[in-house]
Amino acid sequence: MSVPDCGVSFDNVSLKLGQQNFALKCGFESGKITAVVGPSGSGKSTLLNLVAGFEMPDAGRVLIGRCDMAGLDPSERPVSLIFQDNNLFSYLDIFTNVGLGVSPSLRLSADDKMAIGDALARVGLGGFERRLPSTLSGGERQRAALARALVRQRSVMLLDEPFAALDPGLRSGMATLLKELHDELKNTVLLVTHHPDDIRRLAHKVVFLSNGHVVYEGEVEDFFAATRVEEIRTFLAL
Ligand SMILES: Nc1ncnc2c1ncn2[C@@H]1O[C@H](COP(=O)(O)OP(=O)(O)OP(=O)(O)O)[C@@H](O)[C@H]1O
Repeated sequence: MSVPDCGVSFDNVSLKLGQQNFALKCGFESGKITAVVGPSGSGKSTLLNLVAGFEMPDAGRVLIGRCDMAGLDPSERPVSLIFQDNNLFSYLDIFTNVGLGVSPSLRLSADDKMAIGDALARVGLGGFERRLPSTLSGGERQRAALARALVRQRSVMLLDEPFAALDPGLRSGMATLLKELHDELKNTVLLVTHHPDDIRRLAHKVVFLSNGHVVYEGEVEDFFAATRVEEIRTFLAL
Protein backbone atom coordinates (compact mmCIF):
# COMPACT_ATOMS: atom_id res chain seq x y z
CA MET A 1 0.00 0.00 0.00
CA SER A 2 1.44 3.42 -0.88
CA VAL A 3 0.07 6.92 -1.21
CA PRO A 4 1.25 9.86 -3.32
CA ASP A 5 3.70 12.37 -1.89
CA CYS A 6 1.99 15.53 -0.61
CA GLY A 7 2.82 18.21 1.95
CA VAL A 8 0.51 20.80 3.49
CA SER A 9 1.16 24.56 3.58
CA PHE A 10 -0.57 27.47 5.24
CA ASP A 11 0.13 30.56 3.17
CA ASN A 12 -0.74 33.58 5.36
CA VAL A 13 -4.05 32.09 6.42
CA SER A 14 -6.24 34.26 8.59
CA LEU A 15 -9.68 33.77 10.02
CA LYS A 16 -11.80 34.87 12.94
CA LEU A 17 -13.99 32.50 14.97
CA GLY A 18 -15.97 34.16 17.74
CA GLN A 19 -13.48 36.39 19.55
CA GLN A 20 -10.43 34.44 18.38
CA ASN A 21 -8.24 35.67 15.51
CA PHE A 22 -6.02 33.14 13.78
CA ALA A 23 -3.00 34.03 11.65
CA LEU A 24 -1.25 30.90 10.43
CA LYS A 25 1.86 30.61 8.30
CA CYS A 26 3.55 27.21 8.44
CA GLY A 27 4.33 24.05 6.49
CA PHE A 28 3.92 20.32 7.09
CA GLU A 29 6.55 18.33 5.31
CA SER A 30 5.55 15.66 2.88
CA GLY A 31 5.93 12.11 4.21
CA LYS A 32 6.65 13.26 7.78
CA ILE A 33 4.73 13.17 11.06
CA THR A 34 4.34 16.68 12.49
CA ALA A 35 3.06 17.09 16.04
CA VAL A 36 0.67 20.03 16.37
CA VAL A 37 0.85 21.20 19.97
CA GLY A 38 -0.04 24.19 22.11
CA PRO A 39 -2.19 25.21 25.07
CA SER A 40 -5.90 24.49 25.16
CA GLY A 41 -7.71 26.95 22.88
CA SER A 42 -4.57 27.83 20.89
CA GLY A 43 -6.09 26.67 17.59
CA LYS A 44 -4.92 23.09 17.00
CA SER A 45 -8.32 21.67 16.03
CA THR A 46 -9.03 24.76 13.96
CA LEU A 47 -5.82 24.17 12.03
CA LEU A 48 -6.88 20.59 11.25
CA ASN A 49 -10.37 21.80 10.33
CA LEU A 50 -8.84 24.21 7.81
CA VAL A 51 -6.96 21.34 6.15
CA ALA A 52 -10.01 19.05 6.22
CA GLY A 53 -12.29 21.78 4.80
CA PHE A 54 -14.61 22.15 7.82
CA GLU A 55 -13.39 25.77 8.18
CA MET A 56 -12.44 28.17 5.38
CA PRO A 57 -9.82 30.96 5.59
CA ASP A 58 -11.03 34.57 5.51
CA ALA A 59 -7.78 35.29 3.64
CA GLY A 60 -4.71 33.33 2.53
CA ARG A 61 -4.46 29.81 1.15
CA VAL A 62 -4.32 26.24 2.43
CA LEU A 63 -2.38 24.11 -0.05
CA ILE A 64 -1.99 20.35 -0.28
CA GLY A 65 0.99 19.73 -2.50
CA ARG A 66 0.72 22.59 -4.98
CA CYS A 67 -3.06 22.54 -5.00
CA ASP A 68 -5.07 25.37 -3.39
CA MET A 69 -7.90 23.77 -1.40
CA ALA A 70 -10.21 26.82 -1.75
CA GLY A 71 -13.65 25.75 -2.94
CA LEU A 72 -13.03 22.01 -2.35
CA ASP A 73 -15.50 20.20 -0.08
CA PRO A 74 -14.08 17.95 2.66
CA SER A 75 -14.94 14.87 0.56
CA GLU A 76 -12.90 16.23 -2.37
CA ARG A 77 -9.71 16.70 -0.34
CA PRO A 78 -6.94 14.05 -0.22
CA VAL A 79 -7.38 13.75 3.54
CA SER A 80 -8.37 11.10 6.06
CA LEU A 81 -9.29 11.91 9.65
CA ILE A 82 -9.11 10.21 13.02
CA PHE A 83 -10.57 12.04 16.00
CA GLN A 84 -10.64 11.25 19.68
CA ASP A 85 -14.17 9.83 19.55
CA ASN A 86 -13.34 7.77 16.42
CA ASN A 87 -16.65 8.62 14.67
CA LEU A 88 -17.72 5.03 14.10
CA PHE A 89 -21.42 4.53 13.32
CA SER A 90 -22.82 2.58 16.26
CA TYR A 91 -25.46 0.70 14.23
CA LEU A 92 -23.02 -0.54 11.55
CA ASP A 93 -20.61 -3.43 12.01
CA ILE A 94 -16.85 -2.88 11.87
CA PHE A 95 -16.47 -4.15 8.29
CA THR A 96 -19.15 -1.70 7.10
CA ASN A 97 -17.67 1.17 9.11
CA VAL A 98 -14.29 0.58 7.48
CA GLY A 99 -16.02 0.15 4.09
CA LEU A 100 -17.36 3.70 4.41
CA GLY A 101 -13.73 4.85 4.14
CA VAL A 102 -13.60 3.34 0.65
CA SER A 103 -17.07 4.28 -0.58
CA PRO A 104 -19.66 6.42 1.24
CA SER A 105 -22.39 4.63 -0.75
CA LEU A 106 -20.89 1.26 0.24
CA ARG A 107 -20.60 0.10 -3.36
CA LEU A 108 -17.65 -2.19 -2.74
CA SER A 109 -15.81 -4.23 -5.36
CA ALA A 110 -14.23 -7.60 -4.56
CA ASP A 111 -10.85 -5.80 -4.38
CA ASP A 112 -12.29 -3.22 -1.97
CA LYS A 113 -13.58 -6.01 0.26
CA MET A 114 -10.17 -7.63 0.22
CA ALA A 115 -8.50 -4.29 1.09
CA ILE A 116 -10.91 -3.85 4.04
CA GLY A 117 -10.12 -7.34 5.32
CA ASP A 118 -6.38 -6.62 4.93
CA ALA A 119 -6.64 -3.28 6.77
CA LEU A 120 -8.53 -4.91 9.65
CA ALA A 121 -5.93 -7.66 9.86
CA ARG A 122 -3.16 -5.01 9.72
CA VAL A 123 -4.52 -3.26 12.83
CA GLY A 124 -5.09 -6.56 14.66
CA LEU A 125 -8.86 -6.74 14.16
CA GLY A 126 -9.08 -9.81 11.93
CA GLY A 127 -12.28 -11.66 12.95
CA PHE A 128 -13.98 -8.47 14.23
CA GLU A 129 -15.74 -7.80 10.90
CA ARG A 130 -19.32 -8.45 12.06
CA ARG A 131 -19.00 -6.92 15.54
CA LEU A 132 -20.74 -3.65 16.42
CA PRO A 133 -18.54 -0.81 17.76
CA SER A 134 -20.24 -1.02 21.18
CA THR A 135 -18.81 -4.54 21.64
CA LEU A 136 -15.23 -3.32 21.16
CA SER A 137 -12.89 -1.75 23.70
CA GLY A 138 -11.80 1.89 23.29
CA GLY A 139 -8.45 0.80 21.87
CA GLU A 140 -10.08 -1.60 19.42
CA ARG A 141 -12.45 1.14 18.24
CA GLN A 142 -9.51 3.46 17.61
CA ARG A 143 -7.80 0.70 15.63
CA ALA A 144 -10.97 0.30 13.54
CA ALA A 145 -10.86 4.06 12.87
CA LEU A 146 -7.24 3.66 11.82
CA ALA A 147 -8.22 0.82 9.45
CA ARG A 148 -10.86 3.09 7.92
CA ALA A 149 -8.26 5.82 7.40
CA LEU A 150 -5.90 3.25 5.86
CA VAL A 151 -8.31 2.00 3.22
CA ARG A 152 -8.91 5.59 2.09
CA GLN A 153 -5.27 5.76 0.95
CA ARG A 154 -5.21 9.56 1.18
CA SER A 155 -1.88 11.32 1.18
CA VAL A 156 -2.67 13.44 4.26
CA MET A 157 -3.80 11.99 7.59
CA LEU A 158 -5.19 14.25 10.33
CA LEU A 159 -5.24 12.88 13.87
CA ASP A 160 -6.86 14.96 16.61
CA GLU A 161 -5.80 13.50 19.97
CA PRO A 162 -6.41 9.96 18.72
CA PHE A 163 -5.07 8.36 21.91
CA ALA A 164 -6.80 10.67 24.39
CA ALA A 165 -9.37 8.14 25.58
CA LEU A 166 -6.85 5.31 25.93
CA ASP A 167 -4.95 4.17 29.00
CA PRO A 168 -1.11 4.35 28.90
CA GLY A 169 -0.62 0.75 27.67
CA LEU A 170 -3.07 1.18 24.81
CA ARG A 171 -1.64 4.62 23.97
CA SER A 172 1.75 3.08 23.54
CA GLY A 173 0.34 0.18 21.41
CA MET A 174 -1.56 2.60 19.14
CA ALA A 175 1.49 4.82 18.82
CA THR A 176 3.64 1.85 17.77
CA LEU A 177 1.01 0.79 15.22
CA LEU A 178 0.74 4.30 13.82
CA LYS A 179 4.51 4.51 13.49
CA GLU A 180 4.71 1.14 11.70
CA LEU A 181 1.95 2.12 9.28
CA HIS A 182 3.57 5.48 8.63
CA ASP A 183 6.91 3.80 7.89
CA GLU A 184 5.04 1.79 5.25
CA LEU A 185 2.81 4.52 3.80
CA LYS A 186 5.05 7.57 4.18
CA ASN A 187 1.98 9.79 4.24
CA THR A 188 1.91 13.33 5.61
CA VAL A 189 0.57 13.18 9.16
CA LEU A 190 -0.61 16.09 11.34
CA LEU A 191 -0.97 14.80 14.89
CA VAL A 192 -2.60 16.95 17.57
CA THR A 193 -1.45 15.88 21.00
CA HIS A 194 -1.04 17.22 24.54
CA HIS A 195 1.69 14.70 25.40
CA PRO A 196 5.43 15.34 25.08
CA ASP A 197 5.85 11.51 24.98
CA ASP A 198 3.85 11.32 21.73
CA ILE A 199 6.14 13.95 20.20
CA ARG A 200 9.24 12.01 21.23
CA ARG A 201 8.05 8.62 20.03
CA LEU A 202 6.23 9.62 16.86
CA ALA A 203 7.00 13.04 15.45
CA HIS A 204 9.70 14.22 13.05
CA LYS A 205 8.66 17.87 13.33
CA VAL A 206 6.72 20.14 15.69
CA VAL A 207 4.40 23.10 15.09
CA PHE A 208 3.53 24.87 18.36
CA LEU A 209 0.56 27.24 18.47
CA SER A 210 -0.33 29.93 20.93
CA ASN A 211 -3.38 32.17 20.74
CA GLY A 212 -4.04 31.40 17.05
CA HIS A 213 -0.41 31.93 15.95
CA VAL A 214 2.55 29.67 15.23
CA VAL A 215 5.23 30.38 17.84
CA TYR A 216 7.55 27.46 16.98
CA GLU A 217 8.06 25.39 13.85
CA GLY A 218 11.00 23.01 13.57
CA GLU A 219 12.71 19.76 14.49
CA VAL A 220 11.74 17.69 17.53
CA GLU A 221 15.17 17.95 19.22
CA ASP A 222 15.20 21.74 18.86
CA PHE A 223 11.65 21.93 20.22
CA PHE A 224 12.66 20.32 23.49
CA ALA A 225 15.51 22.82 23.72
CA ALA A 226 13.33 25.84 22.86
CA THR A 227 12.82 26.71 26.51
CA ARG A 228 13.21 30.45 25.85
CA VAL A 229 9.57 30.41 24.66
CA GLU A 230 7.43 30.73 27.78
CA GLU A 231 4.46 28.74 26.41
CA ILE A 232 6.78 25.86 25.47
CA ARG A 233 8.31 25.86 28.96
CA THR A 234 4.81 25.64 30.42
CA PHE A 235 3.85 22.83 28.00
CA LEU A 236 6.97 20.88 28.97
CA ALA A 237 6.25 21.59 32.66
CA LEU A 238 9.76 23.04 33.13
N1 LIG B 1 -16.90 27.79 15.61
C1 LIG B 1 -16.34 28.57 16.54
N2 LIG B 1 -16.96 29.69 16.98
C2 LIG B 1 -16.39 30.49 17.91
N3 LIG B 1 -15.18 30.27 18.46
C3 LIG B 1 -14.52 29.16 18.07
C4 LIG B 1 -15.06 28.27 17.09
N4 LIG B 1 -14.16 27.26 16.89
C5 LIG B 1 -13.12 27.51 17.72
N5 LIG B 1 -13.33 28.65 18.41
C6 LIG B 1 -12.43 29.26 19.39
O1 LIG B 1 -11.14 29.29 18.84
C7 LIG B 1 -10.15 28.96 19.80
C8 LIG B 1 -9.32 27.78 19.33
O2 LIG B 1 -10.13 26.60 19.37
P1 LIG B 1 -9.52 25.16 18.98
O3 LIG B 1 -10.59 24.17 19.24
O4 LIG B 1 -8.94 25.23 17.63
O5 LIG B 1 -8.35 25.04 20.07
P2 LIG B 1 -7.48 23.77 20.46
O6 LIG B 1 -6.06 24.25 20.51
O7 LIG B 1 -7.77 22.62 19.58
O8 LIG B 1 -8.00 23.51 21.95
P3 LIG B 1 -8.08 22.14 22.84
O9 LIG B 1 -6.66 21.72 23.09
O10 LIG B 1 -8.74 22.62 24.10
O11 LIG B 1 -8.89 21.14 22.08
C9 LIG B 1 -10.91 28.70 21.09
O12 LIG B 1 -10.87 29.89 21.86
C10 LIG B 1 -12.32 28.39 20.65
O13 LIG B 1 -13.27 28.76 21.62
